[in-house]
Amino acid sequence: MPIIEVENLSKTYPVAIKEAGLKGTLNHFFRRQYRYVKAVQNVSFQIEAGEMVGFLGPNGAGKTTTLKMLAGLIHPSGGSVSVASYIPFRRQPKFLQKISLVMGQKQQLLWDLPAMDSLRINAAVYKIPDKEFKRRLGELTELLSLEDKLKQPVRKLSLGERMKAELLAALLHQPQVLFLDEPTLGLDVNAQVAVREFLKLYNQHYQATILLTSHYMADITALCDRVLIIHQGQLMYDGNLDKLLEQFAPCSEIRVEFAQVLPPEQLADYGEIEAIEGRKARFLVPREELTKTVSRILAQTEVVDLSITDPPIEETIGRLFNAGVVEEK
Ligand SMILES: Nc1ncnc2c1ncn2[C@@H]1O[C@H](COP(=O)(O)OP(=O)(O)OP(=O)(O)O)[C@@H](O)[C@H]1O
Repeated sequence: MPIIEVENLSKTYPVAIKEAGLKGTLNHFFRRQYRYVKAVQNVSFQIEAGEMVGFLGPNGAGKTTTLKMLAGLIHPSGGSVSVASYIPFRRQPKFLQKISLVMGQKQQLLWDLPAMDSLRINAAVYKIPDKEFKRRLGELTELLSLEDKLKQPVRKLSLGERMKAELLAALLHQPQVLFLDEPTLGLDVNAQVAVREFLKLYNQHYQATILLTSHYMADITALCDRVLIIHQGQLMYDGNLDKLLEQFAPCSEIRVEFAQVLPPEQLADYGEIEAIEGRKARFLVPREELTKTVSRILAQTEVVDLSITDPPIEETIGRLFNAGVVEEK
């Protein structure tokens, strides 16, 4: 049975319209008018226990709103949602024991106090016995390489250390389901890798279910086989990331540095030319012809250097948005 079940989930936010000036202010008080933002529209998906799923979409697509509904922070306008067999917006204590929501741009640790103090508060809130608290703390501190960092005020930690301490605080009660909204936001490359590695270990170690949003595609490719893609509140894709790339990135790019300048007519024979700069050229070649084309180039020309790259995933996803609704269930 899936641990997360979402069916026709929708959220519409009413936004009060306020015009400028005194008349606008008076109208705002006495005849308030609203416009309605359809942030999430009829979204349905299921996630099995232990899965790690990427949740992608451009700014304002509805990712955070969906996560907030899954975590029970906001009430859906329509549809149904169940997480670990609980209805999230009822916020039952047993449900709260099973989940955690971490938002990269918000923090729960108290700024002027050492993280350890906030961790003790969390332990009390979640009624974790002292011995168990120490055991979990030791385990997570080691996994996150946070030794020596928990006793200094949070404001003195680097951004990466703070994010790791936030994760520790969010995981102390050993949630089965983790909702992560941009957990690597603003971190440098090393810290991003550290957080990613930790999430992978945590998922394997505790069989936790993780739904993760990130604008860094490297997070998604490193962690998630499956992605959900949302655009303008609607689910456009639910399936394997590799299949998505095959479908929407049918070409790979070959970059070649030849020993001498070759005529464009000869180069055009190898693929769609993207650019020619002296002895260097870039071509787009359909994936299924890649091996054949590379062999031909190597057999027919003298090559100094050759490399093959896939187009950036962001570009591929942009193509998906232009193509319209695609589903792979
Ligand atoms: N409290 C709110 N009141 C009114 N509108 C809101 C509210 N929260 C979000 N919205 C609107 O709902 C839509 C979806 O927002 P949401 O924050 O869920 O998107 P997102 O995919 O998380 O975006 P981002 O990647 O920028 O964080 C946006 O149009 C946003 O302006």
